[in-house]
Amino acid sequence: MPHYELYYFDVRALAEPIRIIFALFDVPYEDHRVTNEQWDELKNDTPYGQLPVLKVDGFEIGQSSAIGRYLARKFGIAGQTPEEEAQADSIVDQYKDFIYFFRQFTSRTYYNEDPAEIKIVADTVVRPAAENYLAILKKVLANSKSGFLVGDSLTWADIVIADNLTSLLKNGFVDFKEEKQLGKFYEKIHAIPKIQEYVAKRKDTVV
Ligand SMILES: N[C@@H](CCC(=O)N[C@@H](CS)C(=O)NCC(=O)O)C(=O)O
Repeated sequence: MPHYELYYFDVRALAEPIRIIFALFDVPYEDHRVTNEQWDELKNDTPYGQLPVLKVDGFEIGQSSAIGRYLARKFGIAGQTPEEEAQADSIVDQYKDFIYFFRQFTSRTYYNEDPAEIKIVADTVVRPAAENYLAILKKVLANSKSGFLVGDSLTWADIVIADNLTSLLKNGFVDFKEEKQLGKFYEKIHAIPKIQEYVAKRKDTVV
């Protein structure tokens, strides 16, 4: 088994799908939660000056989607065919488009910026983007016979989307009483025993 080391800040955000994949397949790894002080030292030694970074026996990978896709391929949840892989990738790309907007809220929250300004960003930037993004997810789920986003089994896209729904839920950008289909999907992914076990024990954060 390779030696895996994950470097990220002490939040779920971009690294959590990677942590969930490791939990799902019982893969041991070192979960380095980098402090802001440590980051000043580390930044220039990372491939792209950002986190997350995954080290695999010394081999380094930057970019959260590349890491997720790499592990998904290794552990068999990238998609059953090249077409399913492309579908899973495209859903993750759609999520990346959305978090461009969501992060304008989360980064201000992380750095404790003015609550009035955070509210303006939430209402004028995140809510319209979330409406568009959630409509896309609902359309994908409406076309799914299995309840998974792609094909008839779990892919890494389900993990990425379900974990981001946790963040949307915690920050009031989705309400499963209104969005029943999304709630059903969320429950389905979180009912997978290894994921349920991990989520019950993990260090929880608002994003
Ligand atoms: N596209 C990159 C974005 C990575 C990113 O924005 N990382 C942020 C934390 S969420 C970071 O490293 N910020 C510190 C910095 O830029 O100095 C990915 O998906 O991994």
